[in-house]
Amino acid sequence: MTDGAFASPAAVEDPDALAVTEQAQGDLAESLRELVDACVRTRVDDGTLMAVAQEVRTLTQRLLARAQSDPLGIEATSDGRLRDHGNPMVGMRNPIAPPLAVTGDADGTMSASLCLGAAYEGPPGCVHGGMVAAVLDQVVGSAPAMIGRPGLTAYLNTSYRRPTVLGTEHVVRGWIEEVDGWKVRARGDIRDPQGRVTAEADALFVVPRWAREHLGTPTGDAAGIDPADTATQGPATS
Ligand SMILES: CCCCCCCC(=O)SCCNC(=O)CCNC(=O)[C@H](O)C(C)(C)COP(=O)(O)OP(=O)(O)OC[C@H]1O[C@@H](n2cnc3c(N)ncnc32)[C@H](O)[C@@H]1OP(=O)(O)O
Repeated sequence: MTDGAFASPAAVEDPDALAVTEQAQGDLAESLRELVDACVRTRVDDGTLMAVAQEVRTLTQRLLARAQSDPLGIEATSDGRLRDHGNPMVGMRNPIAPPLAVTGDADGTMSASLCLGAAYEGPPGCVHGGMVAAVLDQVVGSAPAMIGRPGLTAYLNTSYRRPTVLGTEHVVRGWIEEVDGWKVRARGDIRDPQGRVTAEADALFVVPRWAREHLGTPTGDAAGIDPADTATQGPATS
């Protein structure tokens, strides 16, 4: 099982110290997820709401005492992989990320479990449709990444078959349908505990022209591609 993250081209300087920092970053994000959930569901009195809002602003200032102005992008992590910790679906540092833990099977099928709370409500008791599409985008998109073709979503056609219920464990899957050079068509679905499809997606991921020359030699998990398998071989950069 792997999450398909590419290996970092440069060695991580002090992985042990970085692991401690990551633990603290992850813990902060997790505590904020709990705060967001509490913010949505609380029924405390107005005075308490105002007092807590003031306390939260104070905490925000503490964090901004030292902060970068740019978004996070992709960073090397303590395990020597490249990860996007700010990603709103999988980002360990992002409190609005569920976060999804996407893993790949030997056959290339990517999967993640999904159980969302009140902060993601669309129709009463159900996950917002935009969130459903975003989850599918991420999990289905990780299948091309797994074979060294981390493309951007050119299209994502989502069909909503039945409500995706809040507070219920679902399974999200993504797999490749067809590889055409730098274009990968992939599909995926979300299933409820009874195995019923709640939503499914058909998507195209395209490695942008500007990125192709950097992906000529995939590293990390992507290096597991069989060079003889022409279906997963990118064409010459054009
Ligand atoms: C682990 C990682 C998981 C990641 C999952 C999440 C991914 C995301 O959410 S990405 C964010 C959302 N997507 C975007 O912002 C993408 C915006 N669009 C773009 O950047 C570009 O249009 C992009 C990259 C799709 C293609 O641009 P570019 O690299 O210049 O190539 P371009 O020449 O236009 O197209 C390349 C090929 O794709 C085809 N193509 C492009 N768009 C489409 C489309 N919408 N439908 C069908 N085919 C398309 C073209 O026809 C062309 O085909 P061919 O090579 O056979 O002639």
